[in-house]
Amino acid sequence: MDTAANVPRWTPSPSPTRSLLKEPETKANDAPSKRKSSVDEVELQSIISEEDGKPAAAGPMFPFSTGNSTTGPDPPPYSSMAIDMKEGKSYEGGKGLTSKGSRNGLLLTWTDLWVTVPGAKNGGRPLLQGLTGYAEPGEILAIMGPSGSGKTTLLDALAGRLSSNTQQTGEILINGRKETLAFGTSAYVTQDDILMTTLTVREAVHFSAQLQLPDSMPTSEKKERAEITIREMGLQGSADTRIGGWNVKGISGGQKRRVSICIEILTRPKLLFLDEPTSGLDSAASYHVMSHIVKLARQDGRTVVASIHQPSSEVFELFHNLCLLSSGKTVYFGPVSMAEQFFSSNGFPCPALRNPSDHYLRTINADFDMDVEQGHGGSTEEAISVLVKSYKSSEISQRVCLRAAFIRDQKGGIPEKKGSQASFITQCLVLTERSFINMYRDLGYYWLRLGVYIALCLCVGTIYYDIGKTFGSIQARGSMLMFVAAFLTFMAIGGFPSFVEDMKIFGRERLNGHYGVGAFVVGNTLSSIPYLLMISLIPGAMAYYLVGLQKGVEHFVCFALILFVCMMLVESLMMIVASIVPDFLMGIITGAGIQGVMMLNGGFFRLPDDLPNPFWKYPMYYIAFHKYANQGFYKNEFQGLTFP
Ligand SMILES: Nc1ncnc2c1ncn2[C@@H]1O[C@H](COP(=O)(O)OP(=O)(O)OP(=O)(O)O)[C@@H](O)[C@H]1O
Repeated sequence: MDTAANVPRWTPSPSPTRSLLKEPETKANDAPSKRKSSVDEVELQSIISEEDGKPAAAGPMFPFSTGNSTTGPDPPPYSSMAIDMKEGKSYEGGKGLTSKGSRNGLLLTWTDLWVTVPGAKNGGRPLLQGLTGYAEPGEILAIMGPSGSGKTTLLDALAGRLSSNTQQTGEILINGRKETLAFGTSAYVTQDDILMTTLTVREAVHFSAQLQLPDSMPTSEKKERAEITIREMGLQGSADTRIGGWNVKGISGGQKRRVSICIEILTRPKLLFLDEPTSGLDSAASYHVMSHIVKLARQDGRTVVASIHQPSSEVFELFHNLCLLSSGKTVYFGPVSMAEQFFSSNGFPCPALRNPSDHYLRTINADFDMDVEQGHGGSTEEAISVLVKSYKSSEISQRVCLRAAFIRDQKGGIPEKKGSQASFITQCLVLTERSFINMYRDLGYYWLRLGVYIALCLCVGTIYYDIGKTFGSIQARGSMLMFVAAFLTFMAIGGFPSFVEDMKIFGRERLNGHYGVGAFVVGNTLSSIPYLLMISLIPGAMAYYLVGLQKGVEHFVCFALILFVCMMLVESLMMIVASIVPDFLMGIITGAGIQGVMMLNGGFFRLPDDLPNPFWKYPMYYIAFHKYANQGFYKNEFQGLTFP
């Protein structure tokens, strides 16, 4: 158990960085492995010099000095664990897993990476401050740090997904090239689980498999891949449970997390970004999920970069490299197994029986800084400053720079799209089916609206009941038709929450390269046709025949068609609004505002000839779709009708 006494005291070493930089002492009784490592390092040095064509860093390469570690025997020397510059890598991380050395992943390097939010004060607010690092095939890089330290920002920067209000400088290279990663080269599991809530786990994964896996793969194989991945993520027990959302309880948060991962690893992406993959999972589930991801990295040679909050010690041991951030600065970047040594040599040894990752995070978390009050001899801010400085001037930082530079020079192939996916036609068909099921199961999409439309049309039908052919019925017919064109289409905003959910899922899947805009538009449009036809026909017929509009099936068909086209148009308009304003309330207000202006210009409230020029007549009258709906309705109703 942790007690106050176990909390590490910060007793600054006389020169924390010196212990990392001093020359190794070659003693006669050094362990053979240590002596061997020195030889390795000399070889390594020459490899770097030869390969890079650049002078090697000053001083010989050497293992970490154990410094004032109190945590047991020396860890293996850095070089013997971590470095084989020529062949790639041979890290010993990843407990019990062996690399097959395959090269299916991408080499990712970033040098002097700064991300800033521009502002008037001091040139803006830096979110990331001069980070350098790399991620290699066959390995997992864990990004850790206190909340708000910049983990997601780093992942976003590496994945090319930074938000537009930030500025980025520095170099990010993929396979040694300046490539943009977005759209299908990599997969990114975001912190939020954006899933289709109406589908079951199995349906969600199967649809995703059909969308992402190439047409050349037989359907049975796609199904098998989906089933295997479901089992790998431990979801077989809940495979037939709906995912669920705010209105319907479905699977748990941890299970949703696993579904998100499941969908993104279906294609075995070359580069996988995971933002908090284990949040919401219990320790056993975390271990199983992470060990499958480690397997994906090591057996298939994929590159994995994961931000992680609170790994258990077993999960922590699965990682290869650790990037520890504090306020956007690197506290440590290097092999997981060397982190303990780094902390220890700087005066922060990990107490016995404490999970090392907890210890690192506790040491650098200044949000709840109680050290001063507890009399620990120094604040967390000071501890962070010592560690950041120590890392910057350390041997390991130089090695990271060298490694990044070496990888940078290894020009690999241009990154291909990850799955090189299903054809456009397949994507359209799958999206149509998926969207149709979603619309069918989501009460808010059309069913609620259908109920409201029926109620409204009953009201219209009874208010204008059996309208007759009096002089007054001319104006009444006009008003009734205008109301149908305006209000029934206006009600499309009722489906806005569902549109926003759709757009979020589309945004995630498009960025991950599952499909493009064209397939989404086709799928969404085709799947909505039956519902919109139903809405136009059932409530439309009730209003039409109760009011007693012009007789003849052709007139009713024309009426229903105009209503259908109007609804399609407004649905599309609301989808555009949902993509621009992805917030329920703001979106509904914006959509209602646009429709209000169009209604006003539809030629009913003010006759077209009386509309003031410019703007209201040209172009607004011609843009307002109500104009065309009203014209169509009026022609259909009044042509051929005689009034006494
Ligand atoms: N686009 C942005 N504009 C302004 N500030 C931002 C932006 N993106 C991130 N930040 C700020 O940068 C800091 C780091 O955010 P980030 O999401 O990267 O932290 P994190 O380490 O992932 O945190 P957590 O573990 O809580 O998810 C936060 O203070 C956040 O408010």
